[in-house]
Amino acid sequence: MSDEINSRNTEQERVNHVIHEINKKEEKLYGKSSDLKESVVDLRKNFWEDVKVNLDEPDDVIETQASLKQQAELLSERERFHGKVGEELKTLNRLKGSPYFGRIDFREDSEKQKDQIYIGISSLMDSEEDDFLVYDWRAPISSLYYDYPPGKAAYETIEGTITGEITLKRQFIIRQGMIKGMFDTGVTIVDHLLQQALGNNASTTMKSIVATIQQEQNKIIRNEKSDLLIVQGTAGSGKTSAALQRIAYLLYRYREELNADNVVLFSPNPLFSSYISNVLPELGETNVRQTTFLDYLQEGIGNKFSIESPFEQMEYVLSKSNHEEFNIRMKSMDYKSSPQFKLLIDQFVSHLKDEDIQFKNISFRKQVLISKEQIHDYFYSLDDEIAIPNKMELVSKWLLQELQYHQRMEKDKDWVMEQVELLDKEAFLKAYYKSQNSDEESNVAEEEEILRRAVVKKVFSKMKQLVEAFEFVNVSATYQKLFIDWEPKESPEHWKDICLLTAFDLSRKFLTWEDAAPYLYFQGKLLGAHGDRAVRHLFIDEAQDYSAFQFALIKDLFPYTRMTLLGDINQAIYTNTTKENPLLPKNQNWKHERITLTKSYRSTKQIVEFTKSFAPGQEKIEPFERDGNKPLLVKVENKKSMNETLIGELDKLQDKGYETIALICKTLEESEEIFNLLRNKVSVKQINEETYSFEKGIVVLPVYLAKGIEFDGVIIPDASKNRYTAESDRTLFYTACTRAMHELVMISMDKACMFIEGASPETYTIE
Ligand SMILES: Nc1ncnc2c1ncn2[C@@H]1O[C@H](COP(=O)(O)OP(=O)(O)OP(=O)(O)O)[C@@H](O)[C@H]1O
Repeated sequence: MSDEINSRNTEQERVNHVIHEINKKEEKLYGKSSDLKESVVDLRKNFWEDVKVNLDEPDDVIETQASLKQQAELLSERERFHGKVGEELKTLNRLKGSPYFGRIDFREDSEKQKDQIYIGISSLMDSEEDDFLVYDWRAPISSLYYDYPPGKAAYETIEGTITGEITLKRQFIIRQGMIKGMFDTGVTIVDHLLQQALGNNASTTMKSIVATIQQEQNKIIRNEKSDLLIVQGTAGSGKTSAALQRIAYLLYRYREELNADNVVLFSPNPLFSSYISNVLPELGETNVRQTTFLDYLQEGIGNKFSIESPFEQMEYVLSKSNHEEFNIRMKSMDYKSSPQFKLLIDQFVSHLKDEDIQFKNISFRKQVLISKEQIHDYFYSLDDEIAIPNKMELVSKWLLQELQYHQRMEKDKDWVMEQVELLDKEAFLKAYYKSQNSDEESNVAEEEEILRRAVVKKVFSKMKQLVEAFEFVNVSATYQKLFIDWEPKESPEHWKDICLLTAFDLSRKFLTWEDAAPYLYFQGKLLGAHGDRAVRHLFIDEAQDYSAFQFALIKDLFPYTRMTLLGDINQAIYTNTTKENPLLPKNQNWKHERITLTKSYRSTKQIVEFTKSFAPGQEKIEPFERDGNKPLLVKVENKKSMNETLIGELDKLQDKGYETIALICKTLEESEEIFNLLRNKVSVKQINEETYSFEKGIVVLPVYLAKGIEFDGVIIPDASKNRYTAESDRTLFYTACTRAMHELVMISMDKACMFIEGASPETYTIE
């Protein structure tokens, strides 16, 4: 028997042994779990029997409460324990089919013997709980596997650096308990597992990459020191993957103090959120709080406005250049994305210390109880030294006292007894019992008095809540003042026109995307910013799409939060985001650590060579060695043959066995056209802003919704010069092309766009 077969047999025996251990553990846990389940069911069933309920005397009530509490605690402890056992069972189940993917033999410098370290998605001890059969990929020692080829190696532990030598590095593909592939890595590393993983068809949800994390990516994943980690990575270099594995790593490393609620991830759109939602559960972790920046702003601003989404803004930029106000809107976008606008707002806020804050009347039953003028006067009578949000606190306190007075005054009015049905049964009972004196007449009077008090209290409590939430401040009208009456010391360029446009939008309760972050910032200056203190780690994916203003706001909102920004400046498709973007090395005002990823894993070498030749920036881009066809440009004469070609190319890609095929358009308008053209001819789905997940098959979508996602085959249905007309379309076209894993087809009528024309002719085929 050859050595190879011999060692494969030995490894298979070990796999069998590990699976046997897993089965044993599972059996034990099942026993425990069903005992616990029974006890939980029993406890629930007999809950009231075991509680001594007696409400006769106040002491009895207290005793009953204590007994209830004790019973509930017991139940929730059992339930928690049952849940924990359930989690352990799930982990064992995950390990069962494929217990590990890697092995290293490591000899510490201070030891004679080498240890065999098997690495999988979770750790597993032997039945005596003495030795690790499998090490979690996040354990300190596992970093050896990702960071070094065989030879001298080191890893960090809490006690310090451990040095030694890796004598063997082995990769496994294990499916249903059987070794399907086994590769030893020599000094020249050929990552067989990675080759295999990347050659597969794309899937509709992202997969974890723990078996094949690359050294550079590992630096991002295990980075513990930086408060601000900036990752500039080329398209398909694994930024999102690294971000998700980093979250899983942090949740493991700091499991005592960090939980999923302390981590927030800003993602580009809801489709992307669902695309990545499987990764953390696949790694045995709970999903963290995922939101888009739009939703985050919306939550802070409330429903006073209809807020434009970044996609609507982009559609506007791409397709409304014939609008009368287009040029001014572009200027407005430009200015409002800059930190200069933040300074202007600060200037305006200083002015508001003296005058111009707008308030709302506090009215009740169509009568003004406290007028906005009274509130205004009270606010401006307060000491100048007090900051505006603190003054608002004082105003709120004063208003609550005033409301208390009005509450008392209202109590005896006629309307009160008409509203008595608002009260619940409990309030009636309370009124009845409390009013039980000796004679009947005074009983009735007292009961009414109690009910009256209860009604006004209830009605006023809503108003009080609004006052506590500073609803007496008219933030939107005050923001409007910035654009209507106020004169800045030095007016920015085109200020008058910007003001007219903004005031018009605000008056129709419409907040443009460029105004959304400034508005929340402004609101914070008036009412106090309530950043989320519970957030310990913030991840911003597609960070190239945030303006300088938006970054500044995020910094203000999360002053003590560690941040990881990931993006690719080549894919900056929104206007005004690149000027001061922290992803650019020249814009580094903040203390940070920067990691650059240059290798592109998603696309074949041929696609990367092509897209690289018109990539907008100067960043280095290296392809991963995976071969495929060169991108194809099909030139057609007219619209009719363009449509026929599109259907023909779709057929060809499907015949090749590709499962996810995207027709990526420049705008939503174009994608609607293409969808209508195809809907009766082929099975196709359209993706829009409201799409939350997608299935295998053919999809048509605008490029900005394809961000972060990938497909087996991509067709650009119209790559003509007339579609991608300007230099500003370069990032859009680059982003669209880099979504392809295996095949890229572009169709053009007349001349192809300048990006294709400018690419080296040997990087693509023309048909
Ligand atoms: N180490 C790895 N092992 C296996 N697959 C990897 C690895 N790194 C990246 N990939 C794969 O490459 C593809 C691109 O990864 P990912 O989406 O994380 O890149 P990205 O940098 O966020 O891309 P983009 O900026 O273009 O959206 C995915 O299919 C991912 O699974």
